[in-house]
Amino acid sequence: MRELLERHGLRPTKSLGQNFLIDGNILRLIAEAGGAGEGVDVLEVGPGLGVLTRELAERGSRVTTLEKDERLQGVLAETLAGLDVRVVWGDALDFDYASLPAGTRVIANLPYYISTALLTRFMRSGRVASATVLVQREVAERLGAQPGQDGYGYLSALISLHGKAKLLRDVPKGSFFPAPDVTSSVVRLDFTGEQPPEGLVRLLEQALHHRRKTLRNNLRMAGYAPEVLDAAILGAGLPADVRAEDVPLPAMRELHRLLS
Ligand SMILES: C[S@@+](CC[C@H](N)C(=O)[O-])C[C@H]1O[C@@H](n2cnc3c(N)ncnc32)[C@H](O)[C@@H]1O
Repeated sequence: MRELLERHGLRPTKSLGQNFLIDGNILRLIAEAGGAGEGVDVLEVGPGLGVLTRELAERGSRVTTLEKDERLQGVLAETLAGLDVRVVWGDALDFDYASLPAGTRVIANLPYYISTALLTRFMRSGRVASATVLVQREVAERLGAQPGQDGYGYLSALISLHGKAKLLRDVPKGSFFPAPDVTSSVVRLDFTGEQPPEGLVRLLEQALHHRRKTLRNNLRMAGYAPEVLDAAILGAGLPADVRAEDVPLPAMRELHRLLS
């Protein structure tokens, strides 16, 4: 990898989250766990030098990969030569995920500074069947958290509405070049493909926006009238001073119904 970087006159850019995977075992584990294989549509975000991309394509997947850093054009032309890979140059936050084939599997070592924004886009596209990704361990813990547990918040609730998360394993800093500041984890998210009602998603965002506040305060700040809100909280069987991150999803659904 160092030789590749040197030959192409490249240096990893920290602000783009460029921590390249140098552990072949982890690379194969992600490809395997993500379901890469013959005829599978795979989306990767951030090919970097193309090592994971190549692993995915060599397993027979049809790979689309999104890369923002155009300095990597030369190196990717070399590492991906002859493989069935479509590289889309640009910001992954601007990509139209609804244009993906239904059942697409995301397999990626995500740029950490936008990992939660990307995960939200994947699940809300309705086109992504699963996402097997490397993220910061702290994000991985939030993905699988249940109400009342540390780390439970809007992202955890959104995952529960769309499917489920499974933490596969931690990955030490030394598996990357350069080593990142934090430990990483491989997580697999499986999505049902069903889209929850928009109003429920908005309610969760409003309710879980400020952590450690009461549900009532958060929803008051979002503009609900106090008397309507108090009646709905009572009607959903919740204590008046319940904290938003302690409320189970069925009660949130009931609250949404009562407020609609
Ligand atoms: C953690 S590195 C992963 C590189 C490679 N897949 C690997 O595992 O070694 C993240 C990659 O995402 C790219 N990237 C960063 N921000 C991006 C963005 N907004 N849109 C698309 N790609 C981005 C970086 O340039 C880098 O190639």
